[in-house]
Amino acid sequence: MTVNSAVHVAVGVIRDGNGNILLTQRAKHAHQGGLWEFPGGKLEADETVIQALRRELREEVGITVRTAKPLIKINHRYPDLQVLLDVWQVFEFAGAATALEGQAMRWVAPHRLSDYAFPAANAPIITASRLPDRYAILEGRNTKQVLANLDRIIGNRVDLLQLRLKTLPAAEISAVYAAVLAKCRARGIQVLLNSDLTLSDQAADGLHLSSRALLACRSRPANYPWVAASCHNLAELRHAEHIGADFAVLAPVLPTSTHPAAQALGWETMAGLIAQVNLPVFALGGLNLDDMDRVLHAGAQGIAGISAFLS
Ligand SMILES: Nc1nc2c([nH]c(=O)n2[C@H]2C[C@H](O)[C@@H](COP(=O)(O)OP(=O)(O)OP(=O)(O)O)O2)c(=O)[nH]1
Ligand SMILES: [Mg+2]
Repeated sequence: MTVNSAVHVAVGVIRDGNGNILLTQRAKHAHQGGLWEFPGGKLEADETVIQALRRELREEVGITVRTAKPLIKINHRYPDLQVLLDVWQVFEFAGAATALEGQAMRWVAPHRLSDYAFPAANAPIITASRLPDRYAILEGRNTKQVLANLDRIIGNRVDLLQLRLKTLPAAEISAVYAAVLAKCRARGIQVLLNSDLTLSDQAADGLHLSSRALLACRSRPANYPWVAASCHNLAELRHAEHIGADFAVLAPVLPTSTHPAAQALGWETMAGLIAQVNLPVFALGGLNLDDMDRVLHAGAQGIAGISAFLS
């Protein structure tokens, strides 16, 4: 079966006011029966994805979609069926969710999603639904600047960041790390450590692999809640997917002053690359928060950046 014959499915990751996500259980005799799913269903002829999403969510759980944004697209081949899951996050809706087809239904906290059995295609959707749309890279030329940058990042409501510190003098790194971690822990911000950082303490929330470190990995580094990777091309994205990284950062999307020699991918190439992997991918390079909608519609998880979160 070719990709062109994939069944196109509109899927909704629906959030309530507390950030819980709506799950329903597939009918016993349906394809992938008995497993839990995000509500949704197949596009009908001449329907757009968003039209199908609205119709399916009305039919299955009785809600009217008000605001929805693309989250991730998954191409998955089951032994008996190839699917393209077109997943949207629904942030606002009217009506109270009701199981209109007699299916079991639950609101579940994102960190409890792994307690449920889903179809095999769903693993990256679950990861994407647990990730924010902003991933800050923390840098600075001295301790004072790193901590000032952290304050600005916090002001931009970021809750996931990578500590890179490539430009910080080595002697200042461990003290800065301790200060950043304390501040982030107090605010529920998760911190990933860049693989080039040498620190004796590794108490952070994850590891961010440079593209060189990524290519040296044969499997996912063990014992990290999050594993992320820097990528610049399809081979690196595929390798990140292959080792089971949770997400990738693809760069540079637009020209940047920090990397003037690097050839920018541009919007179309970026979208084309992201479409070829089942992995949440943040777009990095020359972007700012005003670009968010365009970034999401290009298939990305959101924006990664150094300066994007400093204004
Ligand atoms: N809705 C939904 N479908 C999923 C998920 N994961 C996954 O692999 N699928 C697959 C299972 C099915 O093969 C296909 C979705 O079809 P569906 O059974 O929901 O379609 P539908 O609502 O239009 O149902 P029907 O009219 O065919 O009864 O996508 C998921 O999280 N949600
Ligand atoms: Mg359905």
